[in-house]
Amino acid sequence: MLKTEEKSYLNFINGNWKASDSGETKEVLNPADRNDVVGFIQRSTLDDVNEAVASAKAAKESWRKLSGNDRGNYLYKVANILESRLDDVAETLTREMGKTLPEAKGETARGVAILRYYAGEGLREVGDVIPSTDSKGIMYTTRTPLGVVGVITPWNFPVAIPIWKMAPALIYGNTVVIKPATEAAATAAKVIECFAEAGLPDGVVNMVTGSGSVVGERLADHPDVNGISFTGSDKTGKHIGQVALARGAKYQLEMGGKNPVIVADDADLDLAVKATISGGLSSTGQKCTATSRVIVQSAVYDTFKEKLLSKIEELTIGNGLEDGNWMGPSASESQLETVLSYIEKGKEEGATLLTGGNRLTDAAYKDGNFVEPTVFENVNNDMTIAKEEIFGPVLALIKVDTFEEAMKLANDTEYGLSAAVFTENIRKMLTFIDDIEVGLVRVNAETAGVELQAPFGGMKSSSSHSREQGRAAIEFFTSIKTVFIK
Ligand SMILES: NC(=O)C1=CN([C@@H]2O[C@H](COP(=O)(O)OP(=O)(O)OC[C@H]3O[C@@H](n4cnc5c(N)ncnc54)[C@H](OP(=O)(O)O)[C@@H]3O)[C@@H](O)[C@H]2O)C=CC1
Ligand SMILES: O=C(O)CCC(=O)C(=O)O
Repeated sequence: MLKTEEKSYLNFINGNWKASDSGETKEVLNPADRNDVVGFIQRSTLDDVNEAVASAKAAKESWRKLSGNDRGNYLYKVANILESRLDDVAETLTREMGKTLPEAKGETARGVAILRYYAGEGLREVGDVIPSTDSKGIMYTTRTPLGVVGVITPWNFPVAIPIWKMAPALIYGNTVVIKPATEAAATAAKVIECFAEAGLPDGVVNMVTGSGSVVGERLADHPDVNGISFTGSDKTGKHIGQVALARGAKYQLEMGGKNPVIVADDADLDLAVKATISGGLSSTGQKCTATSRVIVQSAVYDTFKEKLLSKIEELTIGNGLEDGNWMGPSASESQLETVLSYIEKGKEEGATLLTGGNRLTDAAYKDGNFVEPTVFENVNNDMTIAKEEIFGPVLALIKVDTFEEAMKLANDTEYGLSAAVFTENIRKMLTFIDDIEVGLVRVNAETAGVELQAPFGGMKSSSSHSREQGRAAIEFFTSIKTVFIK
């Protein structure tokens, strides 16, 4: 088995690696094997955050004044360093939060690609020339960075999400303080090591680890943090939004999903099954874009169900570092408990359990947070498992007679992140594209898996209605200045 070394990870403040003022660390355990200590991270204090923000504030003017090309060159260097360490970063990722090594390598490669995309952004246009009503006037827009940006990230994509927030923040001229999720802070620290070694000026990138309620909260309410970009739960996101709003800071929230797949009566069922499994169960269902509701027309329901269950039988579960395992553990004991409690709720509320539903406890699994891939049927939209984000490998099958009914149920949710339809019928595709209330509309493709050059974000309670990634990121990380010259 591959094994990365156990180590203590420090905070990164003003160009230096340093221990927290608290003198305390937190042990990070492998969710596939609790006897395996991945490392130790700092339990930081308010003073650590204040110091990091002060260093980001001190660095912001000179960073802003660099050309986009110069900032881009730093990002190219970070990308090259991360690429050269891809295996080590990916192994740490798998060991720390459990996703399989191929998934972790894919995510790290995606991080490299995101860095290169935003490095190139340093040479792209930033504004528009707008005709003035004054024939002697010149009017145009330009953009200015927010200043210091606080980045608060979750554990499910500990390489890609920090990078897809930090890279645009930096290229558009902001300085950054990141607080990664405790469950994945060692991986995040390895990413920050790449920024450190690329030689960015001191204070431009800072990382402080520790609990959300101390470090994250201070970042959200610190008067010198000009913008906050967050991904995580609905509850924490809305709280951070309110804290930022109360002091007039800009904020961007990416939160949960309850993403539906519609399988129409003319769908390619093999494709729909493959995409439902990949979208719903890969990464152990721990994606905000994961498929969780599978709405199937009655004409193809039985065939679809049979094919789905037979493919799920073939899935291999185990330590993601070992070859051949398709699905790893839940990322933490508490996440596993959450998933199991939703499964119990499903049973109590009258859904029929078709497969799975249990924690795995045999020898190979007993020291990890493993749960079986789980499928329910006879689910209706009033049940908790059809309403709340589970963040585990749990699918809810919902049978409907008509496509219209499927559309109605798909939209009957407080979330609006991603949705997929499987159909060969152009009219159904167009109805879906037009009427589905989500930010990511997928036709004959799984709900998860976004492309870095395209806007990413949701409607309703899934986001604060802004978009991340692609060129859309410029909208959050800059303010427009409208210039008139005469
Ligand atoms: N949309 C998505 O991609 C994600 C959704 N989730 C959903 O959230 C559920 C719970 O997961 P959880 O990890 O607790 O998610 P959280 O939203 O609590 O955590 C996300 C980030 O926010 C931080 N945080 C927590 N509380 C605060 C606070 N008061 N102020 C500022 N920052 C804070 C966390 O820190 P720390 O945890 O280190 O203390 C972490 O860095 C999951 O079951 C899933 O449903 C979770 C992760 C990602
Ligand atoms: O589906 C993806 O690739 C991205 C998912 C994501 O952003 C998330 O789970 O937070």
